[in-house]
Amino acid sequence: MAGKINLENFASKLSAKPIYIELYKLNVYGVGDFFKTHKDTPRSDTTFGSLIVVFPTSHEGGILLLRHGGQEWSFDSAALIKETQPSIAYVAFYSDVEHEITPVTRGHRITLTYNLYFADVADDDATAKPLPAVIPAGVEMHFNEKLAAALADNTVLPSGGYLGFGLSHAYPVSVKTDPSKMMNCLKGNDAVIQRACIRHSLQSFLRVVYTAPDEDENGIIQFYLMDHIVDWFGNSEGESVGSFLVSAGGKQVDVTGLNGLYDCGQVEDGGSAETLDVSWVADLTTFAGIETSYIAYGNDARIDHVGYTNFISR
Ligand SMILES: O=C(O)CCC(=O)C(=O)O
Ligand SMILES: [Fe+2]
Repeated sequence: MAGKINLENFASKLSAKPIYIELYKLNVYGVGDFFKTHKDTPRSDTTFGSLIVVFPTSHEGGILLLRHGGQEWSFDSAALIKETQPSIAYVAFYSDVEHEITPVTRGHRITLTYNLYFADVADDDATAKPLPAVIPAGVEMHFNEKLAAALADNTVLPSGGYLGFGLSHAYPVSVKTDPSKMMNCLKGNDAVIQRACIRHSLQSFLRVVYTAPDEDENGIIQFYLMDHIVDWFGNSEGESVGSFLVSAGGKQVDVTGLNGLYDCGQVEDGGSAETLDVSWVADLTTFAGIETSYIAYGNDARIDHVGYTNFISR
């Protein structure tokens, strides 16, 4: 019996975000071959993941183990292929998912790997639809309800303000990356938040949070919110990190999270920098960037965190 899917019945719309895929390589594993733990290298700002297609050659072992955010999944292509022959197995995952292939114990495991890219990130388009979430629709609905309740409650940010969310995923970043374009490439939970904001007509933006020792060198770390990735080569005058960030448009901000190392309340009043008040809903996360030669921040300890903020006006 044929059934029709009515899109309006789904919280998570099956709206296709244009992507393109690029064949990257062929892997052949014999008995004893494995692939040690790694993350795939993003090829550009628009890379968001990898697709692996496993050929229907009989084998055992060669299990793909995937890890992200403290969780682990296994993908046993050998077992899947055995179930219904002849068949191929395939799996796709985000670029910041760590993975490995356990040793093949019988036969040959042959795979094609593809790079996945967003296709529609036009230079002037910061409003393209976010990627559909790979998370249960129930989670998205729950988040939407909570956000709607917070917005309806006038005791939450009574005179408006900023809500901040630490990102759940890492994204490829270089000094040339424009955070407003990264908005088109949000993944998983990050995209859920973005969709909810669009639904509730909340303005949302990505901001980079930099850390800097304060001017008095008394061990206090200060945080600066920037709308762009800072090019440290611009600091030819040798200014302190804090004043360089302020002169580049940075706003001092307080944060929560970061392993509890830095709690709110460290921002001093009356400083020269304008202080922005952000209510962190999801703690700021350490920006576990994907280290590649493409990424300029790899060895710059100051580019630490990317936060996601939404402005609520009352
Ligand atoms: O062969 C596989 O299943 C995965 C290979 C892989 O992780 C890679 O080529 O980066
Ligand atoms: Fe890989």
